Amino acid sequence: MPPKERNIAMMGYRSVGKSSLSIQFVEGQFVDSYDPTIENTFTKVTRVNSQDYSVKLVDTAGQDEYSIFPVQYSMDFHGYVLVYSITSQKSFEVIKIIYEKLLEVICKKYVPVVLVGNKTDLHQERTVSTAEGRKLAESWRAAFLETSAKQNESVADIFHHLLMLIENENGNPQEKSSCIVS
Ligand SMILES: Nc1nc2c(ncn2[C@@H]2O[C@H](COP(=O)(O)OP(=O)(O)OP(=O)(O)O)[C@@H](O)[C@H]2O)c(=O)[nH]1
Repeated sequence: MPPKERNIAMMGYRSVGKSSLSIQFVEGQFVDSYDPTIENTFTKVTRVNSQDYSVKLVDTAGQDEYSIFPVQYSMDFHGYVLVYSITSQKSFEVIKIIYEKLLEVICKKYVPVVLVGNKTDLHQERTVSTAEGRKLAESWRAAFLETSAKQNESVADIFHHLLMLIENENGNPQEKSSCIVS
């Protein structure tokens, strides 16, 4: 069977580890330096349940509560990885706002999402509990994972979970929406 093509966007507040998770998944390494992203695209073929997927992973620039949702990420994407850091309450608040804006822009009540609490290796600095993260994901009907890009903890699981959620949606990418009110 040929690989199925899947477009996935990584979104979240600045410095939560979107690039580090992408690089860990695609290249299997952790680079301990901080270089703010404008936009990067990665591709990787991965196999889940005997099916190959060609994943196009778009690592977006960090967003904050004031950012307008970048409209280019609202169409032709099959699913989203929404990342916060377990050491940053601010990043947890921002991810809620990003999710609300995403739903608004795509005009749908449901979109395949994995909510990710990254940086679990920094457990002494934790300010967002696992229960809080799980509760938020449940309210979105999203999958939830806590990860460490640094220690390669549960990183591949993010993408495998998301590919499964997309499969349940029959792999329909988000279509261009006509209900944006400007
Ligand atoms: N300890 C620890 N540090 C991490 C982890 N993931 C990322 N970092 C660090 O956090 C900083 C930001 O990581 P990035 O991957 O650049 O974060 P980003 O979300 O892509 O940042 P923007 O491009 O600004 O949006 C870097 O110094 C990383 O090394 C992790 O799991 N554990």
